[in-house]
Amino acid sequence: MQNRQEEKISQVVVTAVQMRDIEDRIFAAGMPVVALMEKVAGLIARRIQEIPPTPLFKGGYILSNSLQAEGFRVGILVGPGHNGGDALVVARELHFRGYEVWIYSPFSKLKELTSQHLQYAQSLGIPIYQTIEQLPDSDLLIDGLFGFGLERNLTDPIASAINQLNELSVPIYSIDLPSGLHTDTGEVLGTAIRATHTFCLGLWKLAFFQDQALEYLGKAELIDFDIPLADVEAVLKNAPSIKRIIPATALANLTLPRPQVTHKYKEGHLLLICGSRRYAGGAILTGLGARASGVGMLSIAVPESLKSLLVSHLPEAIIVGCPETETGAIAQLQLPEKTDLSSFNAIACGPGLTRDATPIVQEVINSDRPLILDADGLNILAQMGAIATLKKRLAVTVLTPHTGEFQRLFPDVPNAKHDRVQAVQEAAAQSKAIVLLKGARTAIANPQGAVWSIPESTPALARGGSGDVLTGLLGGLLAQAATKEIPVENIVVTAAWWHSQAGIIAAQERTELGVDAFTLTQYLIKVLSN
Ligand SMILES: NC(=O)C1=CN([C@@H]2O[C@H](COP(=O)(O)OP(=O)(O)OC[C@H]3O[C@@H](n4cnc5c(N)ncnc54)[C@H](O)[C@@H]3O)[C@@H](O)[C@H]2O)[C@@H](O)CC1
Ligand SMILES: [K+]
Repeated sequence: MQNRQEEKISQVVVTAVQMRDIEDRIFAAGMPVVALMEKVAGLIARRIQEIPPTPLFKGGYILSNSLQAEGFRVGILVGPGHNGGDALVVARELHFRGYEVWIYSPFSKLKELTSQHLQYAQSLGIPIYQTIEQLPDSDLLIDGLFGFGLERNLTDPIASAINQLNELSVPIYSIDLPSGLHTDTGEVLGTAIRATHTFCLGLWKLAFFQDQALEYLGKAELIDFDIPLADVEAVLKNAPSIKRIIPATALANLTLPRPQVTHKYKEGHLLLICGSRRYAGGAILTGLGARASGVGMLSIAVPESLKSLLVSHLPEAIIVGCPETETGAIAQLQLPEKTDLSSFNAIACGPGLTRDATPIVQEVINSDRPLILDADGLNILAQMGAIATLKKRLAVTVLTPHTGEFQRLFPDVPNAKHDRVQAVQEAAAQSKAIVLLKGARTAIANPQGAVWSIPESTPALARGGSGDVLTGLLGGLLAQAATKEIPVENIVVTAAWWHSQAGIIAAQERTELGVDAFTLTQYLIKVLSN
């Protein structure tokens, strides 16, 4: 069970500079550097002893039992800074717990504290090697080469040593972050350790939310070492916040429980505009995503020829058949009598439209309704010039691009591949929209510069139609929230988290190959009822 301080700490995301500033405040307040290293590395050593045996480990070792630690070989990789110091404290602790420890220390110049720990390890008789060729076999490697102090590209001989270590079929546990990764962008600086598991120390570093870092991080875990919240707040107070979403935050934005006395229009009316003769299924999936949101009323505008198909899949929805172009796209919106766009609490527009549906996208952009644009809605917006068009909008806009759509929308925003977090932040600031950039770690930004990251997902969701489900779900939540004064960015975060969780649960039950978009819609409610 997390206490409140731990829960708050687990949502904070920092850059290397911010981490250094927070650390400096702790030291300035009187915490000795050496004591902090001892505390942090002690926690890591204990976690390593708790690691349950896995098929990766040598036959049947139970690492939590010190008697059976005997004969278990742990190689400790030591760099020149305090990351190396942490690793040496771990080496010492494991040595005393009965593990067969050796040290790889290739640097001749070490920070003083690190050097002292190395000297003590040597006095204990722990073997120390300087070159990669000398290293004995091991069952586990602990990577303490570089932490957040790495600033420049790695070069030989350490770069080729890392490459060779990656080739060994031995699990690697990285301290703080895999050596070689940039702490903020997650970029590989020359080369990097491919960790099986990473113990992120104290606060989550930005790299953990960058797609390009994921294959190096392995399973990521925060080692909380009781950083005072006051120090975190003091350093972050003037910076735009970057938050890691935890279930409690996501769930708090759902309007549950519903009031006892309510009615369908009080629970939001969503208008979905989607589908074409060519992409009929996208409209169904979007509708099913909206259904799972619990929205009070759902209207779906589709080309006339899709109407009966939609009715058969979504009998509860009002299906609005619209005149269509020769190519089977919606030509114009034809709402029922006495209905206009102001009848809806939110509009979601885009899945399956094709690029022939430009007039309808223009019409909803001109409306004063909260609007979600996705898929072809985004491609059409890109053709119009996203930033100039969106700036004129009178109501909130949410954009949900994947990387390709993002680049078409924001060709002048640099670094979409290099630094997704910064890219989404800039796009939101420039367009005044809330931007959700899809990826293995979906990032959401508001125009004020705040960013939220969804820390868990599954590659099972990398399938056609997954995004349509998200658009429907988000639309339904947004329509419900419109009557309840929940900030729109909170709703976007909740929808993205919910969608990922449904994918995760579905993949656990059905494997990563078993989560087609229709199946995904069937798992959405399970996230809440589990
Ligand atoms: N943040 C905290 O509060 C704590 C941090 N600790 C540890 O301290 C680490 C940060 O320590 P440091 O600031 O000493 O930095 P690192 O240990 O990450 O490494 C920096 C060292 O590497 C050298 N270096 C940088 N780039 C290089 C390159 N390309 N090739 C060769 N050498 C290079 C630097 O000159 C410096 O000596 C954290 O990652 C963590 O492991 C813990 O000991 C305790 C608490
Ligand atoms: K490391």
